[in-house]
Amino acid sequence: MACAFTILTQSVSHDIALIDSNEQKLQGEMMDLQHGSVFVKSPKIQASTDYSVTANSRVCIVTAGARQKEGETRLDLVQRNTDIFKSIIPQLVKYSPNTILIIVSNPVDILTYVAWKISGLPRNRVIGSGTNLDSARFRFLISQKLNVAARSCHGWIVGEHGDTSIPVWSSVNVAGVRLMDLNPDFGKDNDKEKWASLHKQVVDSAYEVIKLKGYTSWAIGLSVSMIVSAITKNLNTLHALSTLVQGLHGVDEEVFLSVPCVIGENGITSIVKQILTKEEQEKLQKSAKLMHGIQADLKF
Ligand SMILES: NC(=O)C1=CN([C@@H]2O[C@H](COP(=O)(O)OP(=O)(O)OC[C@H]3O[C@@H](n4cnc5c(N)ncnc54)[C@H](O)[C@@H]3O)[C@@H](O)[C@H]2O)C=CC1
Ligand SMILES: CC(=O)C(=O)O
Repeated sequence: MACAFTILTQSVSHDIALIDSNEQKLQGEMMDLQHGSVFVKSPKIQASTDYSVTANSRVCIVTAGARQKEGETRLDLVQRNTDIFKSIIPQLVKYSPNTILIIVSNPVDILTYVAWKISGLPRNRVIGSGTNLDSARFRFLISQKLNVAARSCHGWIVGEHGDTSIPVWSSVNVAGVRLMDLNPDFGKDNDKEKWASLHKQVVDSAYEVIKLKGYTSWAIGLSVSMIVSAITKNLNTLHALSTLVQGLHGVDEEVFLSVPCVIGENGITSIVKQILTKEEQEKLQKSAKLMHGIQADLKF
């Protein structure tokens, strides 16, 4: 609902269709959104448990499924949500064969792989929301430390959306000034300025918000709306998105992880190969092995 609300209020699309297996909740959410129609530009808001309502969608956003309870990791959800994807993905593709799928449900990297396999769509049209959110959280935390707006603080988190995500310390800059050039210990354990704790806070973010309010919503809604806008407006902007990374940075496995991707009307059209340190590459390869091991046990 946070994705839908943001997409409507930011005028990214005025035509949305909601699907859920819980018919009562779905009707309630649809009516609540429709009642706000005079405050947004001529929206068309439909909802149904029947997937025909989604026919010819340019983008399908998948957020269905179980969410973490306090103390659960994203990876704990994998088989439950894979089972749900087995019924959802074929229906979406049946009614919108030219669509671009954006996967948000967790664990997002593995479920993007599952959606890619089940859908039969080309890799450029199956995209995980990935670490676009982690990177946004990182930039917010940098902004708090420097007292500079988050949009003017640049930095990338790549890899798994989750516990093994990787901050690319060399990419952190303000106005092109790399913080690493000012502080040789930047991001390291012995750093007196303790920048590494920001990455720990990013990893802990979802756990903390879930502990406080039960789920996370607004930031992922904003993140997804930006991704959709890049597609519908053919922006060719760069975002940290989950995509097939086999062959990149020494990753051998057929897995999805986040790297900087150029995204427009055809989905992901290219990947920017960052200059990663040996240690960062090894962390990415380790995440890939973790994803691959879990995928091997999945039934779908
Ligand atoms: N990638 C990311 O950054 C984020 C991912 N998430 C993930 O998104 C997922 C949803 O989270 P919430 O919206 O908080 O959960 P929620 O419980 O509010 O919503 C999930 C919805 O999925 C529906 N659903 C379940 N099975 C279905 C099926 N077979 N067909 C259609 N609908 C079905 C449920 O009825 C429910 O309305 C979780 O896996 C969560 O971990 C949430 C926030 C951020
Ligand atoms: C729930 C989740 O994946 C997040 O907010 O990061």
